[in-house]
Amino acid sequence: MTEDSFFETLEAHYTKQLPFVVYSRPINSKIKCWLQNDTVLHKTDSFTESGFVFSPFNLEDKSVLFPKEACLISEIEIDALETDQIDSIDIIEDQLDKIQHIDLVSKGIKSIENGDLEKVVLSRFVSKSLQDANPISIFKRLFNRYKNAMVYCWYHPKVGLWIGATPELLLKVEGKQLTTISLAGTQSYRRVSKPTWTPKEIEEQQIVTNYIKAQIQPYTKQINVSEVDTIRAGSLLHLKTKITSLIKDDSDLKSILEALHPTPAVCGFPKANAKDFILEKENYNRDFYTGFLGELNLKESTTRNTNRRNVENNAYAVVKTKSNFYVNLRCMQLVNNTAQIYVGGGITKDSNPEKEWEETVNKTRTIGSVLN
Ligand SMILES: C=C(O[C@@H]1C=C(C(=O)O)C=C[C@H]1O)C(=O)O
Repeated sequence: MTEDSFFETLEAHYTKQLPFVVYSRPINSKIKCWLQNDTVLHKTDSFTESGFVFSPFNLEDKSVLFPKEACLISEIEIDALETDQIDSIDIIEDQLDKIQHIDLVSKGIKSIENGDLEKVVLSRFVSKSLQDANPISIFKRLFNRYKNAMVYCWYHPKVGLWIGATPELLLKVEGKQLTTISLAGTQSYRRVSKPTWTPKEIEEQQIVTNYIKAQIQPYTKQINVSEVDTIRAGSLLHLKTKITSLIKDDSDLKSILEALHPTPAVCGFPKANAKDFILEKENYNRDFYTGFLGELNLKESTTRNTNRRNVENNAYAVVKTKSNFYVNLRCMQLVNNTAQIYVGGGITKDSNPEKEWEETVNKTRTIGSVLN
């Protein structure tokens, strides 16, 4: 399939207001598209089906599923897409938003000082009216700009339209192999080879790593934790640790998802207290922001040869069930011609409310830089 026919089919599908997702996973040049052939709103809370999942922050609300059998799936491989040049303008921050966010962060710090919490991730949204509100054009610009991210555009007429470029893997399952990452701590990218991190950032990321290890422990064995590394996500840097393990035979995906999500990277620690604080104090509904999205239980077969000299007799196919979910960050919802951009940051006892505000401003640039 050519780039033109791939995107023409997608545009035609969107014009008919039918559900779709178009996405590219990190570090590859493949773009996949799922077109659901009717407007039925399928939901799941068992995570046993095969399809594409779009899950909210609050898993008490069900996840939206594009079932594999209801979709036409196509794929192209390409390094860069043709896009129109745009003059992206900086998002002008509202002073009232600033006062409110600083107040929210201050309340979070107080709760931590009182001993109710160790970490809480607090967020807000910014509205920006757009001149060019074509979601597929925005997706193309994001794809060209963010190679280390899961870049996506997701639409269902009964739910809405979401676009994002997230650097954060929630989990990947290949057969019995589970991979997850702990991502937290943020600073601007300044072209230095060895950036330094403050104790506040090191601590907030360590909270995430410890949590992930403890949460997957009952369901997996042989847990491996990498060294802490710095990764770049557009104009930002984060601390990252990779965690791998093997899923026990009697464990299922739903239990692992519920154990992990929402991690302290997007919610806080302890989880229940942090979630209550967010639902009560943030003053808006996160909806799908800090939820997760991705491929659910896709069967992939690879052919292996046990003996190179006798290929025909020894070739056998290994079928593996694969899932991969990304945390819905650096994202926005498109409502009519307005982008609602969602941004947040982790608060610990050492947080400075003014700096936390600036961190959210910096995070709006990931999406903001491809809007006009
Ligand atoms: C909550 C967000 O990002 C999360 C919070 C981070 C932090 O507090 O430093 C870093 C990466 C993400 O885990 C967001 O981008 O909105």
